Amino acid sequence: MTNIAVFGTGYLGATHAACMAELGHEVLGVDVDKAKLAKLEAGEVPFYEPGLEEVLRRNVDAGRLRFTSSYEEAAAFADAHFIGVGTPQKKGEYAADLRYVDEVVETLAPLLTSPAVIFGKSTVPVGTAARLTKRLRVLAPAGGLVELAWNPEFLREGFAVQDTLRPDRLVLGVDRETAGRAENLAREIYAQLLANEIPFIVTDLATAELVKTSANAFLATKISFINAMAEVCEAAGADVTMLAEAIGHDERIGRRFLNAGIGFGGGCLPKDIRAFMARAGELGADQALTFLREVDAINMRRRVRMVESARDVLGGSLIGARVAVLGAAFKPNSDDVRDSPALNIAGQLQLQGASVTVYDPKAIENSRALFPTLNYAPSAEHACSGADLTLVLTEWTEFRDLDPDVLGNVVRTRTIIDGRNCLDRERWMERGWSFYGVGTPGASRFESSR
Ligand SMILES: NC(=O)c1ccc[n+]([C@@H]2O[C@H](COP(=O)([O-])OP(=O)(O)OC[C@H]3O[C@@H](n4cnc5c(N)ncnc54)[C@H](O)[C@@H]3O)[C@@H](O)[C@H]2O)c1
Ligand SMILES: O=c1ccn([C@@H]2O[C@H](COP(=O)(O)OP(=O)(O)O[C@H]3O[C@H](CO)[C@@H](O)[C@H](O)[C@H]3O)[C@@H](O)[C@H]2O)c(=O)[nH]1
Repeated sequence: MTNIAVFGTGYLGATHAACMAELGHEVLGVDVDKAKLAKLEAGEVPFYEPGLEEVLRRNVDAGRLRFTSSYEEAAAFADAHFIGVGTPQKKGEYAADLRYVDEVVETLAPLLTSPAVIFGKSTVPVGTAARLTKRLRVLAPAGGLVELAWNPEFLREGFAVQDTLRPDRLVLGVDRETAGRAENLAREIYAQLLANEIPFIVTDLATAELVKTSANAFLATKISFINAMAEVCEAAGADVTMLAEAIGHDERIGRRFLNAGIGFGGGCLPKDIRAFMARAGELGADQALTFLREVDAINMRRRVRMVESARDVLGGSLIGARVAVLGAAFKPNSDDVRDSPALNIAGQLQLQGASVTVYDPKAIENSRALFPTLNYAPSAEHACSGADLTLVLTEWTEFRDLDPDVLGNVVRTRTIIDGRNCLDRERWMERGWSFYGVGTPGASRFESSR
């Protein structure tokens, strides 16, 4: 078993730390946020991630998982150091802000006096690992005995534990000159996963970094593709859901990630495609990724379009209208509201004069911190009380299961836009609701009445 330190205990780091302890390793989670550390030490996950609390608590109780803010303690303790800090978009630019990753290396390296491997997990622009390797050579007292490898993470929020313990693949980028120790240590750490025949791809540093950013670029492209089809379906009076179903049967295309709606958000896809474009530009390969500008533009257009649709359904003006927004998280089974399309739409509706009340099963607290001026309700029914229009913007199961009659009794007008095409249209229409989906004939009928 290996002594592991994980730097950054957010969505990625806390999950990785808990899951590595679950595999039997001794793990130390390191963060600069003392409030977060206090919660984790008490076995509490500071965000909502199904199944994580159980794993965390079990391993904290077993003494295999501890937390600290001390880099000295981490340097003395671990043989493998995972970097899982944030790489957000820089303010006013497309590029990734690498200050936190740099901070970890600059603080940790001078403390490494014996052999160690640093595994980068954060999503970084290609070339970052090579640059950090040079810094390590300068900063680490153990010199060449400290190796840097890149081990990108592909977990999805909402499925973080299962994706970490049963990933589709493991990818490891190693420095060609020193290759060997990092790969062997990774094989030890992930031995139980590899025993389950999880594909393990060992490559150079640059390719490993690019595997991550290109995977996210592909996923973003797939979503924008279907949203572009939704636009065409709306114009043509066709049904994008049927279209996705039908093209998805072709195994080369596949049905997954073809859900049209209000587009992608979160702490990954939007900022990662922008950072990818910025980096390609620095490398002189910007032309290769100009299509990602369109992917981004289609995506952002979904949000504007939803606000326009709401305005049109309400007869041309949002001023004074009461709008219930069901869903604030960027996706279901998460409390993450980073770049959430739902919350962004709620904010725009309010700016245009609507009185907006938001309900989300898990993300109210985070939403309030970001958009304090919106109204928040403790249930879907409360949010819809007196509403002229109801919007479903995150496809929580709870919303799929809503009773159209129960909600119909509290709203002022039975009008609903399903921004994620997640509700049973017939069921709602039978109960007297005017129902609009995305990229569906209903939406086109509504479009033509504009
Ligand atoms: N969230 C995901 O699902 C996911 C999946 C795959 C990859 N990633 C990538 O992983 C990275 C982290 O993402 P996240 O969503 O977990 O971010 P996050 O904001 O939830 O967590 C980052 C954590 O790092 C801590 N931190 C900042 N500076 C530090 C320092 N110097 N030392 C120690 N800790 C420090 C912060 O306090 C915070 O707790 C990003 O590069 C992201 O793109 C995220
Ligand atoms: O058909 C779809 C699928 C997703 N989405 C939206 O796309 C966004 C991202 O969804 P998802 O990819 O499931 O969530 P993340 O947790 O952000 O995971 C992505 O970003 C992570 C961070 O890089 C990667 O590790 C994952 O592999 C990658 O899926 C969300 O707003 C979804 O609502 C759609 O609109 N339509």
